[in-house]
Amino acid sequence: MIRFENVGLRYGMGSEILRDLTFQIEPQSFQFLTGPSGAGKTSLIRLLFMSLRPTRGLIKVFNRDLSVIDKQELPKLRRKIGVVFQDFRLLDHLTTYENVALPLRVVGKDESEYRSDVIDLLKWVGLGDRMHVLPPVLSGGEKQRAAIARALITRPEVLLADEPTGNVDPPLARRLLRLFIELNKLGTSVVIATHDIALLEQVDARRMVLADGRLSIFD
Ligand SMILES: Nc1ncnc2c1ncn2[C@@H]1O[C@H](COP(=O)(O)OP(=O)(O)OP(=O)(O)O)[C@@H](O)[C@H]1O
Repeated sequence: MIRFENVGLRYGMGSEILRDLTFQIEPQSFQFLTGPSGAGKTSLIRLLFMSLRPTRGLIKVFNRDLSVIDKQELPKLRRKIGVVFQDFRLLDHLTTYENVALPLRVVGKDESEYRSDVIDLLKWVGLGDRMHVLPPVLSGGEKQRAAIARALITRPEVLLADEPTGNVDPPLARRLLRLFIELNKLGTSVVIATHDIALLEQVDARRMVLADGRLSIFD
């Protein structure tokens, strides 16, 4: 569903930080993306989310070649992808509930259609009692869970998560990992960028390892 062929990325005039990346994210697959700090995990997540363009190479997302795609079409394609950024990107003037409901609101859904789904998901991620507060008063871990809930509420075909357990304690990290596994069983492809060795050891999943700009894949 996402295909990279000989993709390279450089920022400005610098040297390439990603080189000759060739891989596919298959439907219903589960993979970790790992590698040392600065190896380019976040950059690769941004390429997968189409918020960054490669310097060279081919990227096909849901069978569409990104180099020829009209800019106006990107939001529609992105709606099939849920993303959890490292910096959460919650809107501070909306409550936790409203942040999670936002992707449904922007596509014109009526609150009566989604209210109970949003509440259930918030409870699942342990934010049942934080629904009506604004993000600035949430802890780092709570913000992270709100960002995860927002990424999941649309039941995306692909979930991209950048260090989704970076701000939570180990029991909650295991719970979130179970949530990702459940989601994967329901059909979503999952890509989790992480340094967290303990997390990696809990699932026998494909590992995509970035080092020195190159990607090695261990199935
Ligand atoms: N917008 C940017 N402009 C210039 N250089 C950038 C930009 N974003 C990232 N870089 C550089 O690209 C390299 C890869 O960064 P990236 O954030 O993708 O790595 P990472 O593996 O996610 O790191 P970490 O695990 O520390 O979050 C780094 O050397 C970084 O300084």
